[in-house]
Amino acid sequence: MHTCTIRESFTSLAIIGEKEILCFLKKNHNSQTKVCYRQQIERGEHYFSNPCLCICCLSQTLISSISLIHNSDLVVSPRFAGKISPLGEGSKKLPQALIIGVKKGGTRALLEFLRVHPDIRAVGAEPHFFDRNYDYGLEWYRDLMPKTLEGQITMEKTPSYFVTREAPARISAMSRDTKLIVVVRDPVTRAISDYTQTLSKKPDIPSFESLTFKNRTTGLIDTSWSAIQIGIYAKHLDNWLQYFPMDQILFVSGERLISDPAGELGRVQDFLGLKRIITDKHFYFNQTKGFPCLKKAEGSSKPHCLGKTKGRTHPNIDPEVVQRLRDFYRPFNMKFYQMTGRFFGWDH
Ligand SMILES: Nc1ncnc2c1ncn2[C@@H]1O[C@H](COP(=O)(O)OS(=O)(=O)O)[C@@H](OP(=O)(O)O)[C@H]1O
Repeated sequence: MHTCTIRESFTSLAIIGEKEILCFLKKNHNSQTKVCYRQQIERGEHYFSNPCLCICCLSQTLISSISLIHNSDLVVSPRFAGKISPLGEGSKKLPQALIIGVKKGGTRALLEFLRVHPDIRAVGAEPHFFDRNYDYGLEWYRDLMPKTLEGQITMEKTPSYFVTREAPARISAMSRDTKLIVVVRDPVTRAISDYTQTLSKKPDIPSFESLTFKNRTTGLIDTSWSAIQIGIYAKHLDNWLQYFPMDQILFVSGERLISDPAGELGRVQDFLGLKRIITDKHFYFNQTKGFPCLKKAEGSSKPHCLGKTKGRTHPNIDPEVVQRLRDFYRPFNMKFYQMTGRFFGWDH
């Protein structure tokens, strides 16, 4: 943390990729000197509540891409995005492939693993363009992208796209050829993972068990609770199939991404039309973390595991409630296996 001078008044939050420096500008600031928060963050993760952007901290050499806004009272400043001229060769292109979901499916792991591939360039943070930031327009969106050379694929991941009604039409309007990737995970564990994340930010929320039911006595599940709603994959997929053919959507198993990352990455590379460069040689299983990690992260020679927010310990949930949820999801899962032609094995 250090002090510096703000030259302009912005109400925004920006994540700078690659070197992973996050700076904010204080809303309604009235002094010329502000504190600048500099922090190493996990790629794309940004749990900051103190809005103070310090533009003078942004050394040009550290800037490669700017993305994102999460906090509802903060908005991306298009003025800011336009001011940054990223270094490097090539030109910024709209993404040709997107990881559209699902929340807590393993989307960060997939993107971090894919970034190892020399023909993939990806935005670190989640741009939320096709849900929250669509009004900024495609030029704003393109400006968030890293520069790419001929033959390289531009990507981003925003897991909420999968459950956003408007997203398929909007993505199709950008390009009907966009390749879509969905990391899916057992909807019951996904829901618990989702709840665990909310709990880590708001420890006072009701129990998982009480949020699950509209009425615990009748056993009626509250399908309006987003943690439950997101896992009805067949229903969301229907919406995508109105705009995209099935062969333009790849489903990655969140479970296999953990048990056999190289196998799933092989399928993804094939789907993207890339040479299979990411193989089992790139991974090792980190016993402490309990997950596969990269032997070398992109642009580094050091081993890299995902951060503390990935692979959280889940609270124990009443087994009866878990069973009730399994029963609830079973028909939707069956439909989803049928639609995708892949058996994910969640009900076994
Ligand atoms: N290699 C590796 N390392 C760490 N974590 C891994 C990995 N592969 C998959 N996962 C699982 O990813 C889950 C988080 O999913 P997402 O990254 O999609 O979450 S988010 O929607 O972006 O918040 C996260 O969920 P939780 O275990 O509930 O924290 C992990 O189980």
